[in-house]
Amino acid sequence: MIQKLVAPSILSADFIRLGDDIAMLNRSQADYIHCDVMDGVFVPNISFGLPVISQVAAIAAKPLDVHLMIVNPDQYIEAFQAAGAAILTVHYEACTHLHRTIERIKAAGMKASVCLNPHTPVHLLEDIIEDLDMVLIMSVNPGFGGQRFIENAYQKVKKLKELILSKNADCLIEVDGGVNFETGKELYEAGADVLVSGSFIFQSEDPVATINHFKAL
Ligand SMILES: O=C(CO)[C@H](O)[C@H](O)COP(=O)(O)O
Repeated sequence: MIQKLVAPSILSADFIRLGDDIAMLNRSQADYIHCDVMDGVFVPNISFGLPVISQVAAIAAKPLDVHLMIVNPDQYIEAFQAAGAAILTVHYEACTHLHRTIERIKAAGMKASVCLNPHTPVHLLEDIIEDLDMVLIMSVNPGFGGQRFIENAYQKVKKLKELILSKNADCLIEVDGGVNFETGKELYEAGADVLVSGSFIFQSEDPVATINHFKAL
């Protein structure tokens, strides 16, 4: 069943008025608030970290969907739970012992999710898919908002959907990067459950209407 969930990325929010933007997301039909944590090592950009996440959590009426673009994510699992993350995504490429990392995220009380960079094939998740609550397919190279959508994401979503169905796994598919109404519609049709969108939502004239329209694609 297609769920058509939407997770606006606050990477494109107005950080001077972040509280107003969170209030706007609370009023909208957004399902999650997507928080991109970047360390300047795993990706060539630095965004925000634990203090911002905990302040956002204090006023957010939606679950925080935290995407860690950092090396050594294991070091911070419990800290992100304490800060208010409901879903924690780690990168496949950043985890040496992925199974252990996933178990620790769940033991800390969060939903566990793994992200694949554009070059990382879906089949690498074959032996762990049943343990995952969500897989995040990157449709841009991570690090920056406002980049152009990489078309191979459609095929990856379809392959991932097949893998999930073949294992009867209870796992959502999320896609992040260059998502607008056009790419979003095609992604939902390919099998995506959750769309992350940053610049398209926050640069639109009416972000609440834009978010709500995703649900009607
Ligand atoms: O993870 C990210 C970048 O690494 C962002 O969430 C993503 O790129 C969304 O931004 P946009 O919708 O503007 O492409």
